[in-house]
Amino acid sequence: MEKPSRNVYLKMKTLEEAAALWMGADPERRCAVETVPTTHALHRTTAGPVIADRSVPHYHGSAMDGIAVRARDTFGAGDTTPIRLQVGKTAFPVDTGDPLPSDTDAVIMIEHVDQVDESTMEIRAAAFPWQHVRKVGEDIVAGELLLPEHHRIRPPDVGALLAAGVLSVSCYARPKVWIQPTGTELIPASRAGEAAPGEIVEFNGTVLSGMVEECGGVAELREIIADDYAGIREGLARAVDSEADLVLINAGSSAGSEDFTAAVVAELGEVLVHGVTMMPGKPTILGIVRGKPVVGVPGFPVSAILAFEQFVRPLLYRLQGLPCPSYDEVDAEIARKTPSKLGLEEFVRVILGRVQGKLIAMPLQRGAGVITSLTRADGILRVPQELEGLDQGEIVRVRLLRPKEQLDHTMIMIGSHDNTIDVLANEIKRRDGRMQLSSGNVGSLGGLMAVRRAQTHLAGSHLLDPATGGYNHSYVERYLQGVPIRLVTLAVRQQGLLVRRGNPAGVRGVRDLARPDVAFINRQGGSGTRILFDYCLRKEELAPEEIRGYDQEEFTHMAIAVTVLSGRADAGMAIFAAARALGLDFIPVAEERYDLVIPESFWEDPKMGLLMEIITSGRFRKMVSELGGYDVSMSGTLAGQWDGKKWLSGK
Ligand SMILES: Nc1nc2c(c(=O)[nH]1)N[C@H]1C(S)=C(S)[C@@H](COP(=O)(O)OP(=O)(O)OC[C@H]3O[C@@H](n4cnc5c(N)ncnc54)[C@H](O)[C@@H]3O)O[C@H]1N2
Ligand code: MOO
Repeated sequence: MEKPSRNVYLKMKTLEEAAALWMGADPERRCAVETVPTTHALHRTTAGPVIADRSVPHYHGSAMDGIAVRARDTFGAGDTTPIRLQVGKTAFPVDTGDPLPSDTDAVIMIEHVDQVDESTMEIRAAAFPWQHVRKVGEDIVAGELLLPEHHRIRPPDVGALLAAGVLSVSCYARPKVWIQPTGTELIPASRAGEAAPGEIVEFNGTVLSGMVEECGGVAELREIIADDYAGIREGLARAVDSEADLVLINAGSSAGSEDFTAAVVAELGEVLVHGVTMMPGKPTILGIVRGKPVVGVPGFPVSAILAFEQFVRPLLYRLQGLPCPSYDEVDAEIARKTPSKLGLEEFVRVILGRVQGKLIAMPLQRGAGVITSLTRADGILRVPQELEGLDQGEIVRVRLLRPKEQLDHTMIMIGSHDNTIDVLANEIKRRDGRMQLSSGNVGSLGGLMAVRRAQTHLAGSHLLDPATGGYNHSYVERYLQGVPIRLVTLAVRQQGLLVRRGNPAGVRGVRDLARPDVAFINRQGGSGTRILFDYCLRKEELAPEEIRGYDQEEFTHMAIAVTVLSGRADAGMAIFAAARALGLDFIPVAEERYDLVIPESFWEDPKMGLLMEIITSGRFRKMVSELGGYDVSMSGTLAGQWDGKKWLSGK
């Protein structure tokens, strides 16, 4: 077959259709059966019924320390009619587990026996037949069913098998999964530290291997193959001819000029599905090649993981004869309007927490390449394909990515992101392993709105009032009428001018930006940094027109740093961390106060107590100082207490 040109997935299937085709292709598909020593059978699945070889116990044994007797020799014993027994004739000392001497049928506990002399025992109660005796077969009778077919073996099961003399078990082999990363741009994870521009570290393979192991399979992660039709075809042929039960080809699944997976599967076998109306995960390929299931897993990491969960996980369980375990779910209120594409079922990663009795789901970044949208998420919700999105406040079903108990120990903090939040999150976890700070970046104003709607435990805000030069107070007055809160300063952070190392343009401050030989790069209108910069200009009595590049905008601190590093601008305003990340020089020009906005209702919560303990600790201050670009002398101080109408303190 000719090297195909671009391939287009013409007939997308819904998740249900795709799953039905995929799982319906061979409902009886199982791994090979192998004999496993019982001592190594934990978590394996039985391939047939397991029958006891021996009875347990296989002899009558004492269940107590005491004396073995014939019950009938003890009949009539009572408080006023004690009976004496002779050691070696009518009484035989036994310990728990000892076989009963022949012709005895009961045991009397040592506590209920009086030793009269060396050879005489006295009892004051009769023993009934088989009292304190573990009889033959009491637990297991030889020939009985110990474990049914398709049973996943747990630790007590291993105990029962060994006790019953079953030394090996017929189990399904663990599914072997061949994982084939493809992509000319990929470099092996072992070289992760050296990736040059255009090179991507291969990590999906390791992620997928971990997921295979979690489902009871054995992953074989292969070396990267370049985007080359013949190479991928050869790789797939080797994979399906190997012992693998299932083949995953990562990337090359979509419509790019070098996306060959679907064409190769079609040439060597049959494509059941190419394109599923899910997002991320849309270009997923499901096929059968030489009798083996093959999945073309999309290249973007979140797409790869979701495609695995939908199609690989159920098959791995089936191969072991097991039902696919369902995920835990909860109902939560979605904190933000969440638009979604009609015709695609979207998987939105969210953080979750209980705020004033309601479970709140706050959507995180949605890009399929954003792996941290999964590492930071507490759950995933699905926007059905027939909807154009979800409205803020709707109740939605969310699949949990953490244990349910965690929800009560999660603090939600949304608003403007700042690096000190990372320090805070780390300290919280260190101090109390059950606790967690889940943070979402929606900007300062977004944080205030979430406080107003009782959708967050606290918010982080650094809103400058250009009229006064003060921080946050006037915004609280404007947006939090009727909502009592406290403002606690987390840190004061420096904003400054980023210039190339050595400051070749000789910029010493905002004044110098008016020099005709200096090119500036600005932040977008509405951003906190832009408001601050305009404020600085006014203080210097400079007009925007005097700044060359004032109308050139970037959207993040890092984008400003990149623009300066590349030489497209000589200076831009951003935080110190952005300068440090790219090795730029930093000229401090202004300080902004970053406050926590804490609803009064949360102030008395023990979680808040822990938070305050951390913020006021020397350790926290030291760690934040070491980040560079922060002043921590105000950390933990009350910047204001607002009762919903007026300031009780702090203004
Ligand atoms: N014109 C169109 N382009 C794309 C479409 C489309 O419909 N039309 N779909 C997009 C969607 S949705 C997805 S998802 C991706 C799927 O891409 P591929 O499966 O073809 O994968 P690549 O393009 O080769 O890689 C995507 C991305 O992922 C990185 N990658 C790949 N393998 C790995 C790995 N093993 N470890 C880490 N990262 C990996 C790769 O470098 C790329 O950055 O296509 C869209 N395009
Ligand atoms: O469907 Mo793709 O998998 O969104 O990124």
